[in-house]
Amino acid sequence: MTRAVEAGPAVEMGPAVEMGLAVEMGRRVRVRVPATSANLGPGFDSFGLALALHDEVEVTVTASGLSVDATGADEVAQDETHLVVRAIRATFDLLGRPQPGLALRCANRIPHGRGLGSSAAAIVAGVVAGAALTHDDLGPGFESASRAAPGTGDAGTGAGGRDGDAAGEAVEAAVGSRGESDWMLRLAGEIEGHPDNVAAALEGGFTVAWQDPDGARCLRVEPFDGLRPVVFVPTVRQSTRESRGALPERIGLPDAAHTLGRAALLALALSAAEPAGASRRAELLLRATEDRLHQPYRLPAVPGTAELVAGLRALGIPATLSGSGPSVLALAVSGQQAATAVGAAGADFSVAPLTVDRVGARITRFAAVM
Ligand SMILES: Nc1ncnc2c1ncn2[C@@H]1O[C@H](COP(=O)(O)OP(=O)(O)OP(=O)(O)O)[C@@H](O)[C@H]1O
Ligand SMILES: N[C@@H](CCO)C(=O)O
Repeated sequence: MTRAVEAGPAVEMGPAVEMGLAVEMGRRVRVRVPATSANLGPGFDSFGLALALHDEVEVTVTASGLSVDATGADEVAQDETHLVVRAIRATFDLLGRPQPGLALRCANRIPHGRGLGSSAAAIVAGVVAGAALTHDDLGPGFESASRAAPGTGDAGTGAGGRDGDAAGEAVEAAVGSRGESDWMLRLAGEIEGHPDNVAAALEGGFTVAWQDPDGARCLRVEPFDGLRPVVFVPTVRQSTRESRGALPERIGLPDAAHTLGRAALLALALSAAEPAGASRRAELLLRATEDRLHQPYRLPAVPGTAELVAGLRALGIPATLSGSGPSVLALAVSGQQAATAVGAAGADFSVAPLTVDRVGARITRFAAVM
């Protein structure tokens, strides 16, 4: 159930660079990217899970200038420092294209600074949009997905159903399935600074990402069918940069060994290839989500979050800090356990029972000159 490159050895998939060729004015693309929860406890800077909560960005190439029209709760600068714009510009630079004018429309649904991968979603949206605006053919994953007529995908969310999503949306092109050497992952990982969220946002499902000397890589794992992630989002924010500042420079060997074993167990326990039933799965996940690398240093700064993680775990529900926090992620093994988790939260958290996004970033509308 794991997939790196389709078959055989890893193949370097670089971008098709067409130096100096201007992108046509009026070209437009719409991209949809999932929220992600990183780390999942012991998989610090490596594990990521894609969640069915999405940001959407529509990008139109114009003659000059920049306009950003954003809806959503969180305010961001609407100039060239906007993360989606930066990622589009970085993609054009990489592909050797002159910088055009851009008009963006953004529907921001992923809360910012809460540990749900909003920055990764913005970066992936920009890289995918930039790639789509410059190519009619994004490579093997794109070709096969785009040949399927819109709306013909499996709208279910069962294991292996990667052609559609829970909303029954017409997916024109899923961007995942592109292999562990994908240049989009490398570029997005470089902009974000760590590859865990961007890997899951691109590929969907559960991803194990790592850093090679030439950039980020990942392996996608199909999560077990009954997985019901629940996220608990507090009103307080915490920037990833600040939260990383709380971490020690060195970790002792016993803590490293403890976390290593839990991370390996977690990858197996989350996989659809592991046949365990729900109660055994919950037991394994509870042990597997223990970590000694980052949570012990981060949780004291967010006491409400620490209390909720402890309360959920005392109920036998595998709960962790989501990414760098301050949100909490519960990996419920069934709808029933998800309902128990929802009932455990106090008024300080907004609670979202979600499903896994098994598709990853996708192009939902792709038009040539309008
Ligand atoms: N849709 C977006 N458009 C533009 N900028 C964004 C968008 N989403 C996030 N950002 C930028 O990213 C910042 C949040 O990044 P940060 O890494 O601190 O949190 P996060 O990505 O939500 O959480 P985590 O990385 O822990 O999962 C925002 O303050 C904003 O500057
Ligand atoms: N792995 C990163 C995730 C940030 O979302 C961290 O824990 O800082």
